[in-house]
Amino acid sequence: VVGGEVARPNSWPWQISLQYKSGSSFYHTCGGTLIRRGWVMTAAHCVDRSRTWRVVLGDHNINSHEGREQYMSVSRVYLHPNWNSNNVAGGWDIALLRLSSDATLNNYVQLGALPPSGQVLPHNNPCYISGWGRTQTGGQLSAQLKQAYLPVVDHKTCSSYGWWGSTVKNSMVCAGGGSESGCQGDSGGPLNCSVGGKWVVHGVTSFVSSSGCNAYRKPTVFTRVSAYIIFTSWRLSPLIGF
Ligand SMILES: CC(C)C[C@H](NC(=O)C(F)(F)F)C(=O)N[N@@+](C)(CC(=O)Nc1ccc(C(C)C)cc1)Cc1ccccc1
Repeated sequence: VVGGEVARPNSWPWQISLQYKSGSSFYHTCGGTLIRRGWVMTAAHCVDRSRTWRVVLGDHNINSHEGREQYMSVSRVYLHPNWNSNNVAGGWDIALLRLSSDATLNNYVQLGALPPSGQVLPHNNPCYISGWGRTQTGGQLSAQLKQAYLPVVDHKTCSSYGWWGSTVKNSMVCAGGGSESGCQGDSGGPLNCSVGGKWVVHGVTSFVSSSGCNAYRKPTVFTRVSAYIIFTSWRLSPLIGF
């Protein structure tokens, strides 16, 4: 996250750190959202190569053990069947991770709320991105979870000339576009939007401009979660189609 501030610890209790094993250590590579006790939503581009993954819940400083963390291994990765890693512009940048055991919900670990099927937020709807991604283009990851205020940029604006143009599809949501943005390492994490006084996870962090994370008129682009929700009623799994 470029700009913004360090989040109050565990103030986004559905935010997870997705880490891969290298040697005997694990390294943060992406964010994600806990959507069921046994399920995490993240970006397909985060998990489209086979690695040994783990999900850390209840984290704040990813470089220190604070005692609130839950370390979960991943039993299966479900990439969206239409995801094409050679065509990020096509969208479908969404994946589900089945955890090997259920998370314990508490003050530090909660489920993220998902939007109703098809909901599109208005221009300037208040949202925050959260993540441990780089704090500057080409910079380092943040040790502590950060957040930045990124209001929604509607599709009409985001897909216009000088902005992202036709690269941005209707299955995506743009937010920010000023001096604050997501950056590498925030991928897969939530765009937390205030809707009716509640926080709803409306986006999965997907991409930023290669010319700079907070490039002018290149808002951070998110997979629009409501485009992948088929049923609004909680009884039926909201993310069918995987
Ligand atoms: C792996 C790519 C597909 C997505 C990756 N996403 C992120 O870093 C995210 F923002 F989600 F945290 C990204 O933007 N990677 N970059 C490598 C940029 C990039 O590849 N962006 C991009 C933008 C558009 C497209 C398609 C839609 C045309 C593909 C990639 C980060 C970057 C930014 C500034 C300087 C250096 C590196």
